[in-house]
Amino acid sequence: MAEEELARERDYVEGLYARLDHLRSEAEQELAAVRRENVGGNHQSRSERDAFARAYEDRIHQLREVGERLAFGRLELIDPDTDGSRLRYIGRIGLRDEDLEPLLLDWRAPQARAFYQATAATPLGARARRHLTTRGREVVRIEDEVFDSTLLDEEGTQLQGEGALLAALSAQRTGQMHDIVSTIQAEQDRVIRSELGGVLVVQGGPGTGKTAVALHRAAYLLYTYRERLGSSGVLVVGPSPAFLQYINAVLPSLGETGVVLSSLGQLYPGLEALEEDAPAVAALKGSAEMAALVRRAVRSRQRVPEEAIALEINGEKLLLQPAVIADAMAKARESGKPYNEGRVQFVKNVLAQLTRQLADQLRRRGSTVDDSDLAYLREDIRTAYDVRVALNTAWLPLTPEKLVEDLYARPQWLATITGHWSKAKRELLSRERGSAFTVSDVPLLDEAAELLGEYDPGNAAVKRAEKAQRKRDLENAKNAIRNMEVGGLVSAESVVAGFEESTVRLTTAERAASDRSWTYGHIVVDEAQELSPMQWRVLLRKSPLRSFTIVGDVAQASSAASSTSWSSTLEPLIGENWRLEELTVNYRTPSQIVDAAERVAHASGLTVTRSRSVRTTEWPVTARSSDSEASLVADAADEASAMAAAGGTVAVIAPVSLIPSLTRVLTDAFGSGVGVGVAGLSRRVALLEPAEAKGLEFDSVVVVSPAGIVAENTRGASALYVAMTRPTQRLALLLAPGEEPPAGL
Ligand SMILES: Nc1ncnc2c1ncn2[C@@H]1O[C@H](COP(=O)(O)OP(=O)(O)OP(=O)(O)O)[C@@H](O)[C@H]1O
Repeated sequence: MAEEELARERDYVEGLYARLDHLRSEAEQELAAVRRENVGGNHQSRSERDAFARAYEDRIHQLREVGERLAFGRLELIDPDTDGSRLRYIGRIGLRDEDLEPLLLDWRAPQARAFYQATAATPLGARARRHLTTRGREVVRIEDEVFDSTLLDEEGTQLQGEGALLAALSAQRTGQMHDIVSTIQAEQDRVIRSELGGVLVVQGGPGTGKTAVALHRAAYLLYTYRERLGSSGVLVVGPSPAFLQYINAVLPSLGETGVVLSSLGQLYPGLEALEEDAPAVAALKGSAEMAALVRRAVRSRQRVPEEAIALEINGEKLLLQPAVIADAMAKARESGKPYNEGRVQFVKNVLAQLTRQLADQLRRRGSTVDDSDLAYLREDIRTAYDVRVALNTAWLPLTPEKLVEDLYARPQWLATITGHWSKAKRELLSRERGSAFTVSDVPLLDEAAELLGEYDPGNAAVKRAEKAQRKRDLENAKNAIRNMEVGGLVSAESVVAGFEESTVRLTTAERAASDRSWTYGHIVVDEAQELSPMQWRVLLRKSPLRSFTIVGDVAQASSAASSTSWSSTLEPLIGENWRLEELTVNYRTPSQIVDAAERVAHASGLTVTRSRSVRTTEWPVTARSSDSEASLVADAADEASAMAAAGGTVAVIAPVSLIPSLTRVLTDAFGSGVGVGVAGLSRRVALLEPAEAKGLEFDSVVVVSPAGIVAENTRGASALYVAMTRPTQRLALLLAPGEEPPAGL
């Protein structure tokens, strides 16, 4: 019977692949036909043809990419009319036969929901669920669950497709995260399919799939709200470049390439900040009071002189009175425009006043000055050296970089705008001119850019006009698509990309990533507990509609600027307008390691979100001491070698102070097989500081000197908790000479 069923599924899946191959060759032929068409017609029809060609290319690419695991599930649905059964297959993409009957449902389609969420208690119209495990194109295993209420499990919770899930969880890691479409669990699916609007916070302990869920949610939202999000884009923010490298294959493997991935250091276009400030400096720069400081800094760059300024214009002498400047400033500010754009108005106001003054002066001396002369006078005044100096002294055009750099490098000016700040506090900001901007400078630059506006206000107008034109083009393209009845094959964005004359055709994602003022349709924030109030302000500006998925674990917060509770973080920013979902099952870490990590966390007073681990492995958590400082690093290398020999990826997580000596010893042992920091993700052995390990996972982990990690980090207990919860199989602790094992172990 089981063999017959297996054979039946093999046939079905073979049929699906045949259909996939057929569709691909059909798309290839269409593409060839479009390319063959004579290049004629007007610019727009040529562009449309280009856009279709690109759409076919994308479709071919998508059909080729599907490759493995095209189909992974089957639902047996109760037919309400006959009480018989209907079968629905679930896969990575949707496929229909020639008569447009569904052969395979996209995992994100509404009808696929029961595959992930049905239980014996709430079968959602399903009689049974089947998981298909495939190798290449062949089904090698099937696993059935029947929704029979007499078989309800006692806790009311159960794992779906346990065999397939455990196989996925025990597989060796590669340094890159994979998609989990075939084994998404019910509590995760609820989060993934939660509605688009509003702020959704997903809290869960380490390994509960927060990152996986956040990325699948991005793919789900793009599928379900394709039209809305296609033109505004989705932004995924992660803590570091290493983390982005770890997750960057997931969305493309789900067929989604239109998402902007950004680390916190990359949120200001044109800057790739990698350096971190010292914890106290980062905490100050991240605090909400910096927003007010930047505002005061900008304001203080508008200065009314105390005395009248003597000007010489083509030999004529004029006095520029402080009151004229003050009045021109007040009128310019009334417009509410950003600083640099307001300056244009200010200059106009002053020039108008000086022109009147000069004309009166000339008339008093008997010259006739009529209206046609005024324009010449104004031009003389505008280009006069004295006038330019006076205008710049009163209101200098500023870039965000110059403003922020001045804050750090001009202590006397800083003192004038920081009021009650102590000298020690001001000194935290002090830095030499020309130093590289850090990750915590990014929100200050963005804040400054928001207040300053475009440095070249003429450019701002051009950009606004371009944006308006693009919006009109998108509307036209949508209408064209509707008229031509090719919806689903080609997107309005790709048609619009075809309209553009420029040789560089940017996708929505590329456009969004290079435009600081871009507002996204949805923002996903991972490891969100790490964000400072200033970083939140940047993200809120990028989503005026407040459509967010925020995932994280407050117990893993590591920096002084990060949050310890969601309500204290979010309430000052968005009030109570957010909803919370919790994930409770740990899919990464075996139970003996979870228990050890939670005991150590509790013993140090850290409140952690308890999670239930789905598996155990045979390796106990070990802790051994080294005899001397020198042998500590050598022992770490031995431990890493033993783990690497057992197969899979290995991470050595150590206090920052030990990284140089460990680098030497590990390089001797593994040569190019070891990588420090981000580089380690693609090697057999990665050597990481605790902060770099955030969000990552490895088959085996060696934690060197837990006490050193606690001592060196601002939130030491959290840093150790993060380090101990990275492994999927084995954990070893190495203690420095004289170091006690962590309390609670
Ligand atoms: N339903 C699932 N099926 C298969 N694998 C899963 C599932 N859920 C999570 N995983 C796997 O569990 C591991 C941990 O997931 P993830 O990194 O998303 O957890 P996290 O909650 O973000 O952890 P942390 O807080 O430590 O960053 C990953 O390897 C992920 O692929």
